[in-house]
Amino acid sequence: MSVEGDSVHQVLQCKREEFLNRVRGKLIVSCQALDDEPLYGSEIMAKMALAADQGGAAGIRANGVEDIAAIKKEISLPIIGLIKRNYDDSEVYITPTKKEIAALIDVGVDLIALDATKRKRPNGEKLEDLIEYAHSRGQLVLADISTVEEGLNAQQLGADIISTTMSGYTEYTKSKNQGPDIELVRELCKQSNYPVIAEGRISTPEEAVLLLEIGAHAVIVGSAISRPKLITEQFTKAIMSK
Ligand SMILES: CC(=O)N[C@H](C=O)[C@@H](O)[C@H](O)[C@H](O)COP(=O)(O)O
Repeated sequence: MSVEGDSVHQVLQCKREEFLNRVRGKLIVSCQALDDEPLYGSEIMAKMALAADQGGAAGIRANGVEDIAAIKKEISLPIIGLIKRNYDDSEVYITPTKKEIAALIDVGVDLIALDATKRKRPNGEKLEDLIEYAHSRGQLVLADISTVEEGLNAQQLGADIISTTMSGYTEYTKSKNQGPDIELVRELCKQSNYPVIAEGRISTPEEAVLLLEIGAHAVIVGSAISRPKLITEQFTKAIMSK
């Protein structure tokens, strides 16, 4: 490694340690609303992040440069940033290409979340190249995976942290769409020496505690906190089926 490469590596290591220390054993809240959701809008997401901050969250996961910029004005928690974008030639939609990575670097986030599943990416881009690109610009990468194999692969390719975000959302894990994927978290913690974040369909405080107890470094909760329409539906469905 060149002297320059060496110092980028050291900076990344420091940033990674700092992030991991801030969120260890804690809750990160995903504050996201897409343009077809009632709470869509960066001002609203900034207030959502403020509420999460006041409630004791240790970090925020957010989508899109407008939301991220607004959230950064409101609070100073570490931010995991992503950009959801659909391309015609791929099913990958979480920070799919270099273009979205560059936009996230420009707005400034602590960690870039990107799809690290084995699915083909848009424009034939490769996961390893995207990780390398982010690193070369001093940026950490959170690998959103759906299986143990993908987690280990992302680790090998140099991703900094792994999150179980995509379990239940890839064709080959679709059957696992009820509640958090506890087995995936358990296996990844056992097989990798990497920090694993538990994410996806965590809907109670008890589930969050359990996932931390089995080894997750932190938990990310989205819908159960920041999507009141879905939360309302759960109540109304339960009441209607009585
Ligand atoms: C699969 C996918 O696109 N997940 C997205 C990732 O950024 C978000 O829509 C989720 O809300 C987030 O992962 C948190 O999960 P949950 O909302 O289940 O607590």
